[in-house]
Formats: sequence, structure tokens, C-alpha cells
Amino acid sequence: MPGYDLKEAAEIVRAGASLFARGLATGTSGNVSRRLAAGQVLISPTNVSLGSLAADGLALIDAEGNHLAGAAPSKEWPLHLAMYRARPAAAAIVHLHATHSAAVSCMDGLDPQDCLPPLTAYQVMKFGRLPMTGWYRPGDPGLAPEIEALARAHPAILLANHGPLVAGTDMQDALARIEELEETAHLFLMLRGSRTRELTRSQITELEDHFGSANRAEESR
Ligand SMILES: O=C(O)[C@@H](O)C(=O)COP(=O)(O)O
Ligand SMILES: [Zn+2]
Repeated sequence: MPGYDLKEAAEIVRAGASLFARGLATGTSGNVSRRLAAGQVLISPTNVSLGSLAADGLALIDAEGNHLAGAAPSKEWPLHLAMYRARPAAAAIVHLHATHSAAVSCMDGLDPQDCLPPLTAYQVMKFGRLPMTGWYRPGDPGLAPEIEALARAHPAILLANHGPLVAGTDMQDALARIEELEETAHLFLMLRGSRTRELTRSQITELEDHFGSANRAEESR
């Protein structure tokens, strides 16, 4: 026994395999975590391909980041914990270097508070406004306070010159959100140089009234 529940571990393994199979995660980039009871977090190990995770080869940490069981955790555990602290309803977090989102994270001159224009209804429904952090090297715990502040009202955040970090109420929710972000980044890049009809403020308000705002801060537990 690895010292944690294999049910949640299997969710992480399935998510990693699915992302890798579809080219959304390459090499050893990206990390996936799942919050467990008592604030413990099961997270993918550092420096292992998301395509070859094993349920008994993950890492278990507590809410302070202490290593409790399994392999050495992803170096991004401080960002995952910061996002869980800010979003009490979050139960899963995914970070990727997916190509189009990573490309947007390298573009100059974007609004750091909202770096993609409102293009489609599903974008508004799944993640809404997308803020971008300042530059930090991968694994720098100094980014955690910025993530914690942004994540209160944003389920998806773009790390500068790096890639997206996204939370969901469960693994399917986190995957759907990060995949929508990647598709929106792709559309944004495709449409550059074309006259584009962005969603208007009143169209966004109609979507938020109907489906709820993706940028509403969660109640604390
Ligand atoms: O970009 C990085 O180095 C990390 O953010 C990453 O994607 C993979 O790191 P580990 O999860 O530590 O393997
Ligand atoms: Zn990364």
C-alpha cells in the first residue's frame, strides 16, 4: 500500500494519461493534484511524464506541504496548495504547458488582468477572465501569494512564459476548464490579424446571469 487511497490516485493517473495521449502534456511537463479529506493533497511526482504515472507512485502532502507518503512531489506543490487555500470548493488542479496557452503566456503587451479577449460563450462559462502572473522560475514558492490572491476570483491563471494553472470542483471540471482555455488560446492565435467580433459586455452579463460567473469568489468553508 502506498499510504494513500488508490481511488483518487486512479483519477490522477487517468487524467495524466488522457492529457498526454492528446498532446496536451508532453515530456515531463505539467502536474495534476487532487485534494483529499483533511486537506491532504495527492499530487503527481516531480520529473515524471504525465503519460506514465502509476497509482502507487504519486506523492501525498499535507496542507502545509509536508511530505507524508510516496514519491517526491511536483515542484509546483506550493502553487497547488495556494490555489486550494483560495478556493475552498476546489478538489482538483491541473497545470500544463499546452502549446497555445504557453504561446499566449509568452506574448508581450497583453492585459495581465485579463489576457484573452472574450471570444466564445463557453470561454465565459468555463473560466471567464484570465489573469497572468509575473515571471517566476518553475518551482519558486514566491509565486504562491500571487496565485492565492488571484485564485479567489479566478479558477484559471496563466503563469508568465510558462503555462496555465486551473482548479476544478472535481477532476472532470478541472480538465474541462483547462481544455477550454487551451482551445480559446488556439482561437485567439488563429484570429490574430483578422477582424474579430468579441462578445459584448451585455452578452457576457447574459451568460453570467444564466450560467453563473466563473469569476465569483467562493464562500469559505
Ligand atoms: O515547468 C516546470 O518545471 C513545472 O511547472 C512542470 O510543469 C513540471 O514540474 P514537475 O511537476 O516538478 O515535474
Ligand atoms: Zn510547468
